[in-house]
Amino acid sequence: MSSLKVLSVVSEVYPLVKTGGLADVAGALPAALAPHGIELRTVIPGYPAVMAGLEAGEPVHRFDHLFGGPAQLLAGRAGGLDLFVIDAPHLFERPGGPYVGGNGVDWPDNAARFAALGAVASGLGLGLVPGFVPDIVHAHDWQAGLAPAYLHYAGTRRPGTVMTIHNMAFQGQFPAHDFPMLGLPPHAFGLGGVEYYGMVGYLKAGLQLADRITTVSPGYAGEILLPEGGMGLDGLLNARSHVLSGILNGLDEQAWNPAADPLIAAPFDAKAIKGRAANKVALKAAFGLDPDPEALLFGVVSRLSWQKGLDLLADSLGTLLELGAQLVLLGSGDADLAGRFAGAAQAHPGRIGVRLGYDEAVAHQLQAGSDVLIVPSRFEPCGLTQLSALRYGALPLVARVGGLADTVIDVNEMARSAGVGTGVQFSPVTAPALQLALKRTAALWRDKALWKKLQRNAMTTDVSWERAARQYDALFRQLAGERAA
Ligand SMILES: Nc1ncnc2c1ncn2[C@@H]1O[C@H](COP(=O)(O)OP(=O)(O)O[C@H]2O[C@H](CO)[C@@H](O)[C@H](O)[C@H]2O)[C@@H](O)[C@H]1O
Repeated sequence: MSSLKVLSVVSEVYPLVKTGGLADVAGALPAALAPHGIELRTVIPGYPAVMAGLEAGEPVHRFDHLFGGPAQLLAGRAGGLDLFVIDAPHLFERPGGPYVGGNGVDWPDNAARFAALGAVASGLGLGLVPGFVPDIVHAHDWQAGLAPAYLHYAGTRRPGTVMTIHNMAFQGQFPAHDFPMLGLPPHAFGLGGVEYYGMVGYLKAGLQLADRITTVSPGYAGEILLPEGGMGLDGLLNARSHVLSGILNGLDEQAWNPAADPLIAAPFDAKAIKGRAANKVALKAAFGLDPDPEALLFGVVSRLSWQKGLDLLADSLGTLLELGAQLVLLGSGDADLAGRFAGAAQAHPGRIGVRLGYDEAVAHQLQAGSDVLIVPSRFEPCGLTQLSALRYGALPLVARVGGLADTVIDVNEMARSAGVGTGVQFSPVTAPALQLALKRTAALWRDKALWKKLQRNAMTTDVSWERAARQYDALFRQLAGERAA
């Protein structure tokens, strides 16, 4: 097995900075790919949390002017990862999130901040640091979308480029007057380049100019070729469908291991599911719910956004309560939705418990203690919470879209006779269809022997990174071979 160098270009990485599943995937890929002889390093902006976590960061390059100020590139380790960190205080040293300020509004200079990420990644691709010249530059989401563009227009020998879509809803579009700042040749501002409906499109640029495009499930790779799923980019994606593929995400099985999870009340595994019960008791107590162990406990761990379809659940709480069930929700995001759930918890104490905010420990406790995890997304490139739910024996109840459809086996009649179901799917993604699914799930819950079987199926599903790692390895090597030839 020959070794291959891959530079991962990303705007968040677990455990240093995380706003969503992107960070989980970027954080898991290096270890998943290492057994394949892939040496992966990640280039990331030097936000305060990254700078604070960096161990023995060595300056490896100085920039006199990096999009408005001096900067340096540091090489070092943090959170178990090999990193290149862009130490550019004028762009990244500020309180708030990686994309938005404390007021929830996008940083006004995001065009420059993530152009810097793309430009530095391109520099690394072209040999800026002689000790690590990548064979492949792997760009994640719009924030990294300019990396393939800079490499494409460099007009010199360059590594292969892969653009991975984790979320099409965010495309990184900026006014045309930002184009000159990018330092790309004038002809790059065109249909075949970075231009997108008269603006600069960072994701569009990556999709247009990368050698390969991937997304995080085969199902979603199909859906984005359709007008409803493509969010304006389906034309481009159809034209490039010969280089598009879907590689299903895995789960970080170390961070999510019910047999040895320090964050939950009691350990358990597929052979000793009984141990789960103590987690349900603890979860209900923490959320102030009635202790009745027979009441079916639904759970949600999610960003509160249109994508995640939780308004459909808010519209279905009457059904959930009529079924005698309970709900625990952990979520952060949209204020209206948060208000609806907080109001429901107030109106139905003991039946509905809500925690607003981002809380890693509660996320684990909720996976370990809920009977069912609801994921009613309108679209879902892959989804990670249903993978944790499978591993923790909370049966996923999911919308039949994207990666949710690819990872949960609906307990229909044939799945039941074959003994292979792991959860419940519903379609179309509407409140009435969700309500039917809640009822169907409650009927399954009454059959204790079946439920136990489904839990065992869920918990023994292969949610590891191994399959994905083999597929990324094959893709990277094929592309590297092409570039070399
Ligand atoms: N309030 C909260 N408190 C604590 N933890 C919380 C939380 N809300 C969410 N999380 C955690 O954040 C992650 C969410 O990941 P997902 O993949 O489900 O969705 P996301 O839309 O962020 O990711 C996008 O990128 C990923 C990665 O490719 C795709 O799987 C996905 O479909 C795509 O939309 C999980 O690790 C979850 O536990």
